[in-house]
Amino acid sequence: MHAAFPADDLFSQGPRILIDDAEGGCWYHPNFIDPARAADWFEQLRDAIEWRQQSRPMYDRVVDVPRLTSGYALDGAADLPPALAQAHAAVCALTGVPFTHVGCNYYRDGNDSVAPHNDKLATLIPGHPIVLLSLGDARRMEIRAKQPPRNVVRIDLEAGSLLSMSHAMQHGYDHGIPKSKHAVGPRISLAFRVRPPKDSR
Ligand SMILES: O=C(O)CCC(=O)C(=O)O
Ligand SMILES: [Fe+2]
Repeated sequence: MHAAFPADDLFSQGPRILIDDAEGGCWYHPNFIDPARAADWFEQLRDAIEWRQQSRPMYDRVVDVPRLTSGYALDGAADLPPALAQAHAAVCALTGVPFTHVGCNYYRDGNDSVAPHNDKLATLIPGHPIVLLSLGDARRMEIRAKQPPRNVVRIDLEAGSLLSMSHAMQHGYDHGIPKSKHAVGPRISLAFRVRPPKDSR
């Protein structure tokens, strides 16, 4: 199944296409979750998820990843925090995509970030999108073409929004969330993916 583009609901607040391609490209859907529920999910997930501090080798040092992370298989086996199960159901219902895994990111403040990257192709099934649900304070994502002139799309990922990126896009574009120069509160993102079975945890 290809990346689904949600039916246009006739309101200007509906999905907006940012990048077009043969697999649904990249679209942004603000207000997918209403503000009260988004705030409730943020608080539940901040407290219920076992956030981990990962570290990575960088040159001759080992450095902390500049955000907290976690992840869950969505195969029905894990005891998911209720808000995560509800978010999974809502995102699958809108997109029709059978997501098997959710990666969770916790950006504690404006110093937390994710460096420009494309999602690892070996851990994704081709044809399915990656869908990001944002909660908490908005952060700006930069999506940049890998080829010159390296055009960039900037989009503020607001609480309750969805951003969908096609699998195909991972070849041609990087995405990242730079540090914020302005004071900003915490943000949680849920990254829904369809992974090959051996990688689904
Ligand atoms: O926090 C986000 O919205 C982006 C996270 C991301 O790119 C990732 O987890 O691969
Ligand atoms: Fe990513």
